[in-house]
Amino acid sequence: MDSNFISQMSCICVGPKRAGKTHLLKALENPGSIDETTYSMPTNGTNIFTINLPTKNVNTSNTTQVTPQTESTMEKNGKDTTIPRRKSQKAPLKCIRILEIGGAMAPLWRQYYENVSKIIYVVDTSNLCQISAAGVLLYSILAEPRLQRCRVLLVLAKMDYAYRQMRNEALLMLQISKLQKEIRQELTIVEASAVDQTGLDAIYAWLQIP
Ligand SMILES: Nc1nc2c(ncn2[C@@H]2O[C@H](COP(=O)(O)OP(=O)(O)OP(=O)(O)O)[C@@H](O)[C@H]2O)c(=O)[nH]1
Repeated sequence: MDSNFISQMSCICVGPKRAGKTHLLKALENPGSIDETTYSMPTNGTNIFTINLPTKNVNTSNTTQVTPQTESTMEKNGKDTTIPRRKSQKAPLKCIRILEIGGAMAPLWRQYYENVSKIIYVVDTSNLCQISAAGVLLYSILAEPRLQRCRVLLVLAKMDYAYRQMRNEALLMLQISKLQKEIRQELTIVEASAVDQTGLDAIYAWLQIP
């Protein structure tokens, strides 16, 4: 096993159909690759994403700066936006592989729960019809005995949309306070957008937690 890989597929990404999983993981894999015109085909199966995690720079003022560690990223205008490694960065590049399981596969998600330590659950905050059902689906995942020791990241996705639900409204519709009283897992909530890259740093930081 490559020692630079934090884990081999112990992290899965699930969520309802068209919630924004593929878009989000593509954005994490290759920041800047997603904009308003990008389209992702529905995943009728699984996708594997290899995400390079940022290296942490701890400066003398005791603050932690997270720098996206990308391969050479070419913007549409052809300009190279690679962020150069700073000389002070000595930590080796860490990667994590994430298994995305399509929303259409929901009845089969449980087949992938073995040896999972982290779950990313993506909810579309712009889809009023789906959001309450997404809460019920999340509860059914977290009740799964094999997932009791998992860390869970709830991603409130598509936050760039003007007509999205705001964080508190979305959490209310998902019944998160009720859910948190009943579950054992540690739940982290992040607002994100694959398009304007909101929340990506917070997700990188969560992925780095052992
Ligand atoms: N504006 C905006 N649109 C998004 C964002 N994420 C996803 N979308 C749109 O939503 C569509 C569906 O996103 P996907 O990432 O394919 O959704 P998914 O959860 O992988 O869907 P399944 O494959 O059905 O499980 C995309 O084609 C985009 O049009 C986002 O952050 N902002």
